[in-house]
Amino acid sequence: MQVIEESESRVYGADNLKNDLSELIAKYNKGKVFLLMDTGSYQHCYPKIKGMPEFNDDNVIVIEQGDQNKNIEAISKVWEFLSTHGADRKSTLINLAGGMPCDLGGFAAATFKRGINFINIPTTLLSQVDASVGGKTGINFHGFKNEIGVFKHASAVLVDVDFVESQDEENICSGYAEMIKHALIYDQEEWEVIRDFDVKNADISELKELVVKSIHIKEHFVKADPTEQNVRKSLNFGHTVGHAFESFAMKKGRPVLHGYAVAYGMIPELYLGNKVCGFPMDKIHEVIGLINSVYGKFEFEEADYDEFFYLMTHDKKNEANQINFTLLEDIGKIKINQTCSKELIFEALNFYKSV
Ligand SMILES: NC(=O)c1ccc[n+]([C@@H]2O[C@H](COP(=O)([O-])OP(=O)(O)OC[C@H]3O[C@@H](n4cnc5c(N)ncnc54)[C@H](O)[C@@H]3O)[C@@H](O)[C@H]2O)c1
Ligand SMILES: O=C(O)C(=O)C[C@@H](O)[C@H](O)[C@H](O)COP(=O)(O)O
Ligand SMILES: [Zn+2]
Repeated sequence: MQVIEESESRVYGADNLKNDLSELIAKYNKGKVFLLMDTGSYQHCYPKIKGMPEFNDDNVIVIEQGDQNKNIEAISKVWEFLSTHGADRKSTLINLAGGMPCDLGGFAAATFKRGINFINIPTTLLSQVDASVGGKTGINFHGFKNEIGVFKHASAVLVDVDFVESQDEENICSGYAEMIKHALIYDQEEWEVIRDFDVKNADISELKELVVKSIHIKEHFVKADPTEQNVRKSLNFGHTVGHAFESFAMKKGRPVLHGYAVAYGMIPELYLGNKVCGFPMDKIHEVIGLINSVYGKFEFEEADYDEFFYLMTHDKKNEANQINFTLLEDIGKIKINQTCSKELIFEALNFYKSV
Protein backbone atom coordinates (compact mmCIF):
# COMPACT_ATOMS: atom_id res chain seq x y z
CA MET A 1 0.00 0.00 0.00
CA GLN A 2 1.23 3.51 -0.80
CA VAL A 3 0.61 6.78 0.99
CA ILE A 4 -1.51 9.01 -1.29
CA GLU A 5 -1.90 11.91 1.14
CA GLU A 6 -0.43 12.86 4.48
CA SER A 7 -2.81 15.08 6.40
CA GLU A 8 -4.74 14.71 9.67
CA SER A 9 -5.67 11.30 8.29
CA ARG A 10 -3.12 9.31 6.34
CA VAL A 11 -4.70 8.29 3.03
CA TYR A 12 -3.42 5.03 1.57
CA GLY A 13 -3.93 3.49 -1.85
CA ALA A 14 -4.53 -0.26 -1.58
CA ASP A 15 -2.38 -2.91 -3.28
CA ASN A 16 -3.76 -5.98 -1.58
CA LEU A 17 -6.94 -5.20 0.32
CA LYS A 18 -6.87 -7.91 2.99
CA ASN A 19 -3.16 -7.54 3.74
CA ASP A 20 -3.38 -3.77 3.77
CA LEU A 21 -6.36 -3.80 6.11
CA SER A 22 -4.64 -6.24 8.50
CA GLU A 23 -1.62 -3.96 8.49
CA LEU A 24 -3.75 -0.89 9.28
CA ILE A 25 -5.57 -2.69 12.09
CA ALA A 26 -2.23 -3.72 13.61
CA LYS A 27 -0.93 -0.15 13.24
CA TYR A 28 -3.91 1.92 14.43
CA ASN A 29 -6.06 -0.30 16.64
CA LYS A 30 -5.16 -0.69 20.30
CA GLY A 31 -8.30 -2.52 21.45
CA LYS A 32 -11.28 -4.33 19.97
CA VAL A 33 -12.04 -3.71 16.31
CA PHE A 34 -15.58 -3.18 14.86
CA LEU A 35 -16.71 -3.16 11.25
CA LEU A 36 -19.61 -0.99 10.02
CA MET A 37 -21.31 -1.53 6.65
CA ASP A 38 -24.67 -0.79 5.10
CA THR A 39 -26.74 -3.47 3.38
CA GLY A 40 -25.26 -2.49 -0.01
CA SER A 41 -21.60 -2.62 1.00
CA TYR A 42 -22.32 -5.81 2.99
CA GLN A 43 -23.54 -7.39 -0.25
CA HIS A 44 -20.93 -6.02 -2.65
CA CYS A 45 -17.81 -5.33 -0.58
CA TYR A 46 -17.76 -7.57 2.49
CA PRO A 47 -17.06 -10.65 0.30
CA LYS A 48 -13.72 -9.04 -0.60
CA ILE A 49 -12.54 -9.17 3.03
CA LYS A 50 -14.58 -12.13 4.25
CA GLY A 51 -12.56 -14.75 6.04
CA MET A 52 -10.26 -12.22 7.70
CA PRO A 53 -9.76 -13.51 11.26
CA GLU A 54 -10.34 -9.97 12.61
CA PHE A 55 -14.11 -10.07 11.81
CA ASN A 56 -16.89 -12.25 13.21
CA ASP A 57 -20.57 -12.01 14.25
CA ASP A 58 -19.54 -10.24 17.42
CA ASN A 59 -18.00 -7.19 15.78
CA VAL A 60 -19.84 -6.64 12.47
CA ILE A 61 -22.60 -4.01 12.32
CA VAL A 62 -24.89 -3.59 9.30
CA ILE A 63 -27.28 -0.65 8.86
CA GLU A 64 -29.90 -0.11 6.14
CA GLN A 65 -28.62 1.56 2.96
CA GLY A 66 -29.78 4.95 1.61
CA ASP A 67 -29.46 8.53 2.80
CA GLN A 68 -32.89 8.34 4.46
CA ASN A 69 -31.11 6.13 7.00
CA LYS A 70 -28.36 8.63 7.80
CA ASN A 71 -30.34 9.43 10.92
CA ILE A 72 -30.56 9.28 14.69
CA GLU A 73 -32.19 5.81 14.70
CA ALA A 74 -29.38 4.23 12.69
CA ILE A 75 -26.60 5.89 14.67
CA SER A 76 -28.34 4.85 17.87
CA LYS A 77 -28.17 1.27 16.60
CA VAL A 78 -24.40 1.66 16.11
CA TRP A 79 -23.89 3.16 19.59
CA GLU A 80 -26.00 0.37 21.06
CA PHE A 81 -23.99 -2.32 19.29
CA LEU A 82 -20.69 -0.83 20.46
CA SER A 83 -22.01 -0.47 23.98
CA THR A 84 -23.31 -4.04 24.24
CA HIS A 85 -20.34 -5.70 22.52
CA GLY A 86 -17.54 -4.52 24.75
CA ALA A 87 -16.23 -1.48 22.87
CA ASP A 88 -13.97 0.72 24.97
CA ARG A 89 -11.90 3.88 24.44
CA LYS A 90 -9.16 1.85 22.69
CA SER A 91 -11.57 0.31 20.17
CA THR A 92 -11.53 1.16 16.47
CA LEU A 93 -14.52 1.39 14.15
CA ILE A 94 -13.84 0.53 10.51
CA ASN A 95 -16.34 2.00 8.05
CA LEU A 96 -16.39 -0.20 4.94
CA ALA A 97 -18.95 1.64 2.84
CA GLY A 98 -19.91 4.73 0.88
CA GLY A 99 -20.27 8.27 2.18
CA MET A 100 -23.46 7.69 4.14
CA PRO A 101 -22.01 5.13 6.58
CA CYS A 102 -18.60 6.87 6.58
CA ASP A 103 -20.32 10.09 7.77
CA LEU A 104 -22.56 8.28 10.27
CA GLY A 105 -19.87 5.87 11.49
CA GLY A 106 -17.37 8.70 11.85
CA PHE A 107 -19.85 10.61 14.00
CA ALA A 108 -20.70 7.47 16.03
CA ALA A 109 -16.97 6.94 16.67
CA ALA A 110 -16.39 10.60 17.47
CA THR A 111 -19.08 10.54 20.15
CA PHE A 112 -18.89 7.01 21.61
CA LYS A 113 -17.30 7.33 25.06
CA ARG A 114 -16.26 10.84 23.89
CA GLY A 115 -14.32 9.50 20.96
CA ILE A 116 -12.74 6.33 19.59
CA ASN A 117 -10.60 5.91 16.49
CA PHE A 118 -12.08 5.10 13.13
CA ILE A 119 -10.72 4.01 9.77
CA ASN A 120 -12.56 4.66 6.51
CA ILE A 121 -12.49 2.20 3.63
CA PRO A 122 -14.59 4.07 1.07
CA THR A 123 -16.33 1.76 -1.38
CA THR A 124 -18.05 4.26 -3.68
CA LEU A 125 -16.48 6.72 -6.08
CA LEU A 126 -18.07 9.60 -4.18
CA SER A 127 -16.70 8.48 -0.84
CA GLN A 128 -13.23 7.89 -2.30
CA VAL A 129 -12.85 11.35 -3.81
CA ASP A 130 -14.72 13.24 -1.11
CA ALA A 131 -16.66 11.83 1.88
CA SER A 132 -13.99 9.59 3.44
CA VAL A 133 -11.40 12.35 3.77
CA GLY A 134 -11.46 15.72 5.47
CA GLY A 135 -13.08 14.94 8.81
CA LYS A 136 -16.68 16.07 8.27
CA THR A 137 -18.89 13.52 10.05
CA GLY A 138 -22.58 13.63 10.86
CA ILE A 139 -26.19 12.72 10.24
CA ASN A 140 -29.26 14.36 8.73
CA PHE A 141 -31.83 15.75 11.17
CA HIS A 142 -35.33 17.24 10.84
CA GLY A 143 -35.06 17.18 7.07
CA PHE A 144 -31.76 19.08 6.93
CA LYS A 145 -28.59 17.57 5.50
CA ASN A 146 -25.77 16.91 7.97
CA GLU A 147 -27.49 19.11 10.55
CA ILE A 148 -25.79 17.29 13.44
CA GLY A 149 -22.12 16.34 13.38
CA VAL A 150 -18.54 17.11 14.32
CA PHE A 151 -15.18 17.48 12.66
CA LYS A 152 -13.19 14.36 13.48
CA HIS A 153 -10.58 12.86 11.20
CA ALA A 154 -10.28 9.17 10.49
CA SER A 155 -6.99 7.72 11.74
CA ALA A 156 -6.50 6.33 8.26
CA VAL A 157 -8.31 6.01 4.93
CA LEU A 158 -7.69 3.05 2.62
CA VAL A 159 -8.72 3.68 -0.98
CA ASP A 160 -9.25 0.77 -3.37
CA VAL A 161 -10.73 2.01 -6.64
CA ASP A 162 -11.58 -1.59 -7.65
CA PHE A 163 -14.62 -1.34 -5.34
CA VAL A 164 -16.18 0.98 -7.93
CA GLU A 165 -16.49 -1.96 -10.36
CA SER A 166 -19.67 -3.19 -8.63
CA GLN A 167 -21.32 0.27 -8.54
CA ASP A 168 -24.16 1.04 -10.92
CA GLU A 169 -23.83 3.83 -13.48
CA GLU A 170 -26.03 6.22 -11.48
CA ASN A 171 -23.84 5.99 -8.38
CA ILE A 172 -20.66 6.37 -10.41
CA CYS A 173 -22.15 9.53 -11.96
CA SER A 174 -22.99 10.74 -8.45
CA GLY A 175 -19.33 10.49 -7.42
CA TYR A 176 -18.26 12.13 -10.69
CA ALA A 177 -20.26 15.24 -9.69
CA GLU A 178 -17.94 15.90 -6.75
CA MET A 179 -14.99 15.43 -9.15
CA ILE A 180 -16.54 18.06 -11.44
CA LYS A 181 -16.86 20.33 -8.39
CA HIS A 182 -13.21 19.76 -7.45
CA ALA A 183 -12.14 20.54 -11.01
CA LEU A 184 -14.19 23.75 -11.23
CA ILE A 185 -12.81 25.12 -7.97
CA TYR A 186 -9.26 24.08 -8.87
CA ASP A 187 -8.18 24.99 -12.39
CA GLN A 188 -8.95 25.00 -16.12
CA GLU A 189 -6.63 22.06 -16.87
CA GLU A 190 -8.34 19.79 -14.32
CA TRP A 191 -11.75 20.89 -15.62
CA GLU A 192 -10.80 19.82 -19.15
CA VAL A 193 -9.53 16.44 -17.95
CA ILE A 194 -12.70 15.74 -15.93
CA ARG A 195 -15.01 17.13 -18.65
CA ASP A 196 -13.48 14.74 -21.18
CA PHE A 197 -13.75 11.62 -18.98
CA ASP A 198 -16.39 9.25 -20.35
CA VAL A 199 -18.21 8.60 -17.07
CA LYS A 200 -20.96 6.49 -18.64
CA ASN A 201 -18.32 3.98 -19.78
CA ALA A 202 -15.99 4.51 -16.85
CA ASP A 203 -12.66 2.82 -17.30
CA ILE A 204 -11.39 1.81 -13.83
CA SER A 205 -7.69 2.07 -14.65
CA GLU A 206 -8.21 5.58 -16.04
CA LEU A 207 -10.32 6.43 -13.00
CA LYS A 208 -7.52 5.46 -10.58
CA GLU A 209 -5.39 8.43 -11.58
CA LEU A 210 -8.36 10.81 -11.53
CA VAL A 211 -9.37 9.66 -8.03
CA VAL A 212 -5.89 10.37 -6.65
CA LYS A 213 -5.90 13.86 -8.20
CA SER A 214 -9.36 14.56 -6.84
CA ILE A 215 -8.29 13.51 -3.32
CA HIS A 216 -5.27 15.84 -3.61
CA ILE A 217 -7.59 18.73 -4.53
CA LYS A 218 -9.89 18.04 -1.59
CA GLU A 219 -6.97 17.76 0.82
CA HIS A 220 -5.45 20.98 -0.52
CA PHE A 221 -8.46 22.89 0.85
CA VAL A 222 -8.87 20.79 4.02
CA LYS A 223 -5.24 21.27 5.05
CA ALA A 224 -5.49 25.02 4.52
CA ASP A 225 -8.63 25.32 6.67
CA PRO A 226 -9.61 22.10 8.50
CA THR A 227 -12.75 23.45 10.21
CA GLU A 228 -14.18 25.50 7.33
CA GLN A 229 -13.56 28.97 8.71
CA ASN A 230 -12.58 30.34 5.29
CA VAL A 231 -11.09 28.69 2.18
CA ARG A 232 -12.56 25.21 2.87
CA LYS A 233 -15.91 26.77 1.95
CA SER A 234 -14.70 26.25 -1.64
CA LEU A 235 -15.49 22.53 -1.23
CA ASN A 236 -19.08 23.53 -0.56
CA PHE A 237 -19.52 25.04 -4.03
CA GLY A 238 -22.85 23.80 -5.45
CA HIS A 239 -24.07 22.65 -2.05
CA THR A 240 -26.08 25.70 -0.88
CA VAL A 241 -28.64 25.05 -3.60
CA GLY A 242 -27.69 21.36 -3.96
CA HIS A 243 -28.52 20.47 -0.35
CA ALA A 244 -31.82 22.38 -0.65
CA PHE A 245 -32.69 20.27 -3.74
CA GLU A 246 -31.59 17.07 -1.98
CA SER A 247 -33.60 17.74 1.21
CA PHE A 248 -36.63 18.83 -0.85
CA ALA A 249 -36.51 15.68 -2.97
CA MET A 250 -36.15 13.48 0.13
CA LYS A 251 -39.19 15.16 1.74
CA LYS A 252 -41.24 14.64 -1.42
CA GLY A 253 -40.39 10.93 -1.35
CA ARG A 254 -38.47 11.02 -4.64
CA PRO A 255 -34.87 11.16 -3.36
CA VAL A 256 -31.98 12.13 -5.60
CA LEU A 257 -28.41 10.98 -5.00
CA HIS A 258 -26.15 13.52 -3.29
CA GLY A 259 -23.92 13.99 -6.33
CA TYR A 260 -26.92 14.61 -8.58
CA ALA A 261 -28.18 17.31 -6.21
CA VAL A 262 -24.73 18.92 -6.21
CA ALA A 263 -24.53 18.76 -10.01
CA TYR A 264 -27.95 20.46 -10.32
CA GLY A 265 -26.99 22.98 -7.60
CA MET A 266 -23.80 24.03 -9.38
CA ILE A 267 -25.81 25.49 -12.30
CA PRO A 268 -27.76 28.17 -10.35
CA GLU A 269 -24.62 28.87 -8.33
CA LEU A 270 -22.59 29.41 -11.52
CA TYR A 271 -25.31 31.80 -12.65
CA LEU A 272 -24.98 33.69 -9.34
CA GLY A 273 -21.22 33.73 -9.97
CA ASN A 274 -21.89 35.37 -13.33
CA LYS A 275 -24.16 38.03 -11.81
CA VAL A 276 -22.05 38.77 -8.72
CA CYS A 277 -18.49 38.36 -9.94
CA GLY A 278 -18.58 37.88 -13.70
CA PHE A 279 -18.10 34.13 -14.27
CA PRO A 280 -18.05 33.87 -18.08
CA MET A 281 -21.43 32.86 -19.58
CA ASP A 282 -19.83 30.75 -22.33
CA LYS A 283 -18.16 28.58 -19.68
CA ILE A 284 -21.47 28.26 -17.81
CA HIS A 285 -22.99 26.82 -20.96
CA GLU A 286 -20.08 24.41 -21.33
CA VAL A 287 -20.66 23.12 -17.76
CA ILE A 288 -24.44 22.96 -18.33
CA GLY A 289 -23.83 20.87 -21.47
CA LEU A 290 -21.96 18.29 -19.39
CA ILE A 291 -24.31 18.34 -16.38
CA ASN A 292 -27.54 18.15 -18.38
CA SER A 293 -26.20 15.32 -20.51
CA VAL A 294 -25.04 13.22 -17.53
CA TYR A 295 -27.68 14.07 -14.90
CA GLY A 296 -30.74 15.25 -16.82
CA LYS A 297 -32.93 17.92 -15.20
CA PHE A 298 -34.17 18.31 -11.63
CA GLU A 299 -37.90 18.98 -11.89
CA PHE A 300 -39.54 21.62 -9.70
CA GLU A 301 -42.09 24.44 -9.88
CA GLU A 302 -41.87 28.15 -9.19
CA ALA A 303 -44.18 27.46 -6.26
CA ASP A 304 -41.30 25.50 -4.65
CA TYR A 305 -38.86 28.43 -4.53
CA ASP A 306 -39.85 29.55 -1.02
CA GLU A 307 -39.25 26.03 0.28
CA PHE A 308 -35.78 25.98 -1.32
CA PHE A 309 -35.04 29.36 0.22
CA TYR A 310 -36.15 28.11 3.65
CA LEU A 311 -33.90 25.03 3.31
CA MET A 312 -30.98 27.29 2.35
CA THR A 313 -31.44 29.23 5.60
CA HIS A 314 -30.04 26.10 7.32
CA ASP A 315 -26.81 26.07 5.32
CA LYS A 316 -23.86 25.74 7.71
CA LYS A 317 -21.90 28.54 6.02
CA ASN A 318 -24.58 31.12 6.87
CA GLU A 319 -23.90 34.00 9.22
CA ALA A 320 -26.07 36.86 10.50
CA ASN A 321 -29.21 35.51 8.83
CA GLN A 322 -27.62 35.79 5.39
CA ILE A 323 -27.35 32.88 2.98
CA ASN A 324 -23.67 32.36 2.30
CA PHE A 325 -22.57 31.15 -1.13
CA THR A 326 -19.24 30.05 -2.51
CA LEU A 327 -19.19 31.53 -6.01
CA LEU A 328 -16.73 31.43 -8.87
CA GLU A 329 -15.30 34.38 -10.75
CA ASP A 330 -13.79 31.92 -13.24
CA ILE A 331 -12.73 28.29 -13.15
CA GLY A 332 -10.31 28.02 -10.21
CA LYS A 333 -11.06 31.58 -9.03
CA ILE A 334 -13.12 31.23 -5.88
CA LYS A 335 -15.05 33.92 -4.05
CA ILE A 336 -16.19 32.73 -0.61
CA ASN A 337 -18.71 34.47 1.68
CA GLN A 338 -20.92 35.86 -1.07
CA THR A 339 -24.46 36.83 -0.15
CA CYS A 340 -27.27 37.22 -2.68
CA SER A 341 -30.75 38.68 -2.42
CA LYS A 342 -33.78 36.41 -2.43
CA GLU A 343 -34.77 37.90 -5.81
CA LEU A 344 -31.39 37.02 -7.34
CA ILE A 345 -31.55 33.49 -5.91
CA PHE A 346 -35.02 33.06 -7.49
CA GLU A 347 -33.64 34.43 -10.77
CA ALA A 348 -30.90 31.76 -10.60
CA LEU A 349 -33.58 29.08 -10.11
CA ASN A 350 -35.45 30.49 -13.13
CA PHE A 351 -32.20 30.28 -15.07
CA TYR A 352 -31.76 26.63 -14.07
CA LYS A 353 -35.27 25.84 -15.30
CA SER A 354 -34.63 27.59 -18.61
CA VAL A 355 -31.40 25.81 -19.68
N1 LIG B 1 -18.13 14.05 4.82
C1 LIG B 1 -17.97 14.60 3.64
O1 LIG B 1 -17.04 15.37 3.40
C2 LIG B 1 -18.91 14.25 2.53
C3 LIG B 1 -18.59 14.60 1.22
C4 LIG B 1 -19.49 14.27 0.21
C5 LIG B 1 -20.64 13.57 0.49
N2 LIG B 1 -20.92 13.22 1.79
C6 LIG B 1 -22.10 12.41 2.09
O2 LIG B 1 -21.91 11.13 1.49
C7 LIG B 1 -23.17 10.55 1.19
C8 LIG B 1 -23.18 10.07 -0.24
O3 LIG B 1 -22.17 9.10 -0.39
P1 LIG B 1 -22.33 7.90 -1.43
O4 LIG B 1 -22.68 8.44 -2.74
O5 LIG B 1 -21.15 7.05 -1.28
O6 LIG B 1 -23.66 7.20 -0.91
P2 LIG B 1 -23.94 5.88 -0.06
O7 LIG B 1 -22.97 5.65 0.99
O8 LIG B 1 -25.37 5.96 0.32
O9 LIG B 1 -23.73 4.73 -1.17
C9 LIG B 1 -24.58 4.69 -2.30
C10 LIG B 1 -25.14 3.27 -2.51
O10 LIG B 1 -24.10 2.41 -2.96
C11 LIG B 1 -24.08 1.20 -2.19
N3 LIG B 1 -22.69 0.74 -2.25
C12 LIG B 1 -21.65 1.08 -1.49
N4 LIG B 1 -20.51 0.57 -1.98
C13 LIG B 1 -20.84 -0.12 -3.09
C14 LIG B 1 -20.11 -0.86 -4.05
N5 LIG B 1 -18.78 -0.92 -4.02
N6 LIG B 1 -20.78 -1.47 -5.05
C15 LIG B 1 -22.15 -1.37 -5.15
N7 LIG B 1 -22.88 -0.66 -4.28
C16 LIG B 1 -22.23 -0.04 -3.27
C17 LIG B 1 -24.61 1.61 -0.86
O11 LIG B 1 -25.12 0.50 -0.16
C18 LIG B 1 -25.70 2.61 -1.25
O12 LIG B 1 -26.87 1.95 -1.56
C19 LIG B 1 -24.21 11.61 1.49
O13 LIG B 1 -24.76 11.36 2.75
C20 LIG B 1 -23.40 12.90 1.52
O14 LIG B 1 -24.01 13.87 2.32
C21 LIG B 1 -20.07 13.54 2.80
O1 LIG C 1 -15.54 18.62 2.79
C1 LIG C 1 -16.22 19.65 2.69
O2 LIG C 1 -15.96 20.68 3.29
C2 LIG C 1 -17.42 19.66 1.82
O3 LIG C 1 -18.20 20.60 1.86
C3 LIG C 1 -17.63 18.48 0.94
C4 LIG C 1 -19.06 18.28 0.46
O4 LIG C 1 -18.98 17.60 -0.77
C5 LIG C 1 -19.89 17.38 1.39
O5 LIG C 1 -21.13 17.10 0.79
C6 LIG C 1 -20.09 17.88 2.80
O6 LIG C 1 -20.64 16.86 3.61
C7 LIG C 1 -21.04 19.05 2.89
O7 LIG C 1 -20.94 19.57 4.16
P1 LIG C 1 -21.99 20.55 4.84
O8 LIG C 1 -21.14 21.24 5.86
O9 LIG C 1 -22.51 21.48 3.78
O10 LIG C 1 -23.05 19.69 5.41
ZN1 LIG D 1 -20.95 16.92 -1.35
